[in-house]
Amino acid sequence: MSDDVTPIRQQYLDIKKKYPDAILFFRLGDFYETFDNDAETTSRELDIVLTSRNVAKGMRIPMAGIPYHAAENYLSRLIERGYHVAICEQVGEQPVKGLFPREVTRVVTPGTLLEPSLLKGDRNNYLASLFIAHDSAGLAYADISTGEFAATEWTGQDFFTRVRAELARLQPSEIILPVECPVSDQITYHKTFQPNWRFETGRCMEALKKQLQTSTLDGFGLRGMQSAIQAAGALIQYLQDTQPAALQLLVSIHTYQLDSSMLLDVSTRRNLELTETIRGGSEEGSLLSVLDHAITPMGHRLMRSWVSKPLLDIPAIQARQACVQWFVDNGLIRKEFIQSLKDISDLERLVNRVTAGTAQPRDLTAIRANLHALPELLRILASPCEAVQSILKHLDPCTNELALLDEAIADDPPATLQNTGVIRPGYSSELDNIIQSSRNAREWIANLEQVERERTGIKNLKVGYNKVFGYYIEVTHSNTGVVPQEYIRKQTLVNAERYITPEMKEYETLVLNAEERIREVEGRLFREICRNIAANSSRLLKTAQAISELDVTAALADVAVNNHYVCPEITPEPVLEIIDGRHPVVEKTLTSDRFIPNDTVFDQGELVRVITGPNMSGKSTFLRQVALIVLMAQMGSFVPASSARIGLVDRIFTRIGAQDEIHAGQSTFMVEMVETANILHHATTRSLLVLDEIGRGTSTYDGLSIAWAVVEHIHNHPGLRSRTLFATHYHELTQLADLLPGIRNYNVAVTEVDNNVVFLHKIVPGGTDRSYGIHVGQLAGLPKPVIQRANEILSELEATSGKAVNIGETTSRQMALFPETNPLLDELKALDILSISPLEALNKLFEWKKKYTENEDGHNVKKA
Ligand SMILES: Nc1ncnc2c1ncn2[C@@H]1O[C@H](COP(=O)(O)OP(=O)(O)OP(=O)(O)O)[C@@H](O)[C@H]1O
Repeated sequence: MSDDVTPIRQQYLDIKKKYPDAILFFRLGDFYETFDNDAETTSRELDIVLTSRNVAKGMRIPMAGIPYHAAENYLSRLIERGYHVAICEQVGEQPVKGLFPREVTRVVTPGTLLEPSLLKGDRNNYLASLFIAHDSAGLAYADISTGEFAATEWTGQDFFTRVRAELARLQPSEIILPVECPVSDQITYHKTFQPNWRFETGRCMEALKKQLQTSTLDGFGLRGMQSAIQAAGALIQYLQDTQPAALQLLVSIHTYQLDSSMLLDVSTRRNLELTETIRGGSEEGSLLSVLDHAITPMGHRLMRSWVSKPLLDIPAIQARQACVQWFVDNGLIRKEFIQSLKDISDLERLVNRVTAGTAQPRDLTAIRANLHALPELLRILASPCEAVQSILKHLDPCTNELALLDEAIADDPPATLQNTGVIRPGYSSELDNIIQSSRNAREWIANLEQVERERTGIKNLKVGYNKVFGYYIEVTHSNTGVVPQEYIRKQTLVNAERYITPEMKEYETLVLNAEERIREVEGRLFREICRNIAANSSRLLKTAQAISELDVTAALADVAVNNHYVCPEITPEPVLEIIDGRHPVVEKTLTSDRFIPNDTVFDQGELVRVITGPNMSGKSTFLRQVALIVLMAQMGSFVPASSARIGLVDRIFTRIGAQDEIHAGQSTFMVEMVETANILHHATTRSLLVLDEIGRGTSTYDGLSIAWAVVEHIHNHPGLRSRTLFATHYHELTQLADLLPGIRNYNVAVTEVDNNVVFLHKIVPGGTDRSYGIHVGQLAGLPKPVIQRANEILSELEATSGKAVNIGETTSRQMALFPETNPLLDELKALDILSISPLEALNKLFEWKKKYTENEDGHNVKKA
């Protein structure tokens, strides 16, 4: 330590060394304070005043402070701008105002928040940990505010796709990675690199065993899951460094398989706008916003998790459906139940704060209020169906804990332990005695003036108080001759003398120390009560879980009734039968128009449905709606339709619209192709594919060729043959229905009234050969001359190139498959395109088509 570095400055530098990448804040009283370069950054980014302050023993360095009550806003702004924020604070007793915490007991990073003001109530706050080995990936995650701790491992080739999809589901606030993580540049979440030894197998195994108090990890399903153990072990070690108190929340680990729930990759989550909209990223306008009518914060979190993780287990889906159905059938009970949930707060996080030792007095009164509300919930749900019953059995009234809280905690305690009045009178005789003797002492002092006047006969004797020597007795100079012997002179004023007495000082000490002693005893009792509650936290947490499940199912029932949803039948057979399906979000946004329902009934043998139709007719809406209905069905929700029968879908893949990912260094078309390739590599016969305008991002011929080849591949590849909805403006693709047995054509009906296009939004069988793009341009307000000229050009093009280009019979593969359907075979053979790939063949054909035209007999002849 150099001479000019004070101990406190050295302490600061030592802590800072541990978190070099973070802006380091110290919780000091009612402020989060930050120093040095961190203070300068904070001041610059948040536009707050930078001060130089003498912090403990002359640590003269720049400082910036954020008031505690506004911390959420400020700190989340820093986190949003990519900064890593660490908070050092002292748990339990706060450090003396204006001083550093003597001992830093926790560092809060985005993934390790426990502070209610920094946590979003409606979502989990996950800390994830990823370990990539050469042939597997291990992922662990924990939410220390709820005690959830889980791990998984994937050994398939496509492990990174899987892990990315899982990260997209979890949306962790922070992810810890080894320094040399091979995929770190592809991870967009807040990254914290850990030294590689943190992920070392033996070390991780030991850390986990110690944490779970077990001699073997097999019981937790971790046998042979090396990468998962490494991820989970590193996560535990990270928490040891940052939030050791939170470790006692992670008492168990849940292991799961990534393919135990429906796979939704990153783009599908985004395209279907499950939890946020594509544009703007707000929750409003997402599927979640329509479904999430849960009341409690725990319910909101669970709803988000259900939406993000549709199930693959039919009995589990049916159990959820049965609960929803019961709440649908019992409308009055549902309403009453929903009303009563308004008395329930975030029991899950409250209990965890108690366990972690960060609870404040009002956390205990909130738990008490929740427990008081339970009998009413149980009364309302008196005779439920079996499925509801199986949730209710976990709802424990926790009578002992309630009795303790009733007995011990005051009705309206102060917000923090800094103030007294936390413990109810009568709970502790020790505390009551201190309070009583303090009260007696106050009374004695209050009466002292009268008593002394009578005893001494000095009528103008006064009892006063000042900060220098506390209570005193004041006697004017004319009466000083008669003051009793035990009076000790303390101060001489112009007209009077001030005295103290030993007895008065004793009482004074009682009064002045009482506050401190009360605080001390109350703090001790409070911690004892917390320990008591924490010892039974598992029952409270199970109760919280049961409440959240009931909250979510009641909410889904409410949504189902209000929006006229039905219970879908889920079956293992590969069927897709939706009658009068609607888009759950779009139907809510239509104000004047009614949403036009559409059926989706895949007949036997149908694989790919090619949907053509004008712009703006509702193709994308329809595609998304089918995917959303399937997803809602498998999360246990009812669906917007008049009936639905859905064969279990293992993965939904979507390729919708043109997403710009220039920030990721990829062109729109490249993104489109990457997503399409991903789909073709990972879809299975049980998957649902939603492909909207594949090939749109490139030149017409390339695009059409790719679209054509993609449909063929899905149809013909034995590992695929997935049910597919394929919307396209390439009307040529409708010819595929004549060539491949599993392809059907549908189009969106329009009608023309007085030369104006009217969209009927109805999906009907058959293809179409018109796009009405110019009409849409007109609707959008393109200037009249532009519209006129476009119509002229269109007529010219139609006249010169004839009808839609007929390419149906062109590819070598189709010719191999359906040689008899190929009238052009001889001519194509002459052109020698049978020996080349389908795409090349298509390109050649287009060149050829430019030179040839159909004559009156339907033969192709060279153009003049
Ligand atoms: N079934 C429906 N009932 C009523 N309105 C609908 C329906 N489907 C779509 N719409 C309305 O039509 C608008 C356009 O729909 P959508 O974007 O799905 O068309 P599209 O055919 O995919 O268009 P484009 O080909 O230009 O991308 C929607 O925003 C919605 O307001």
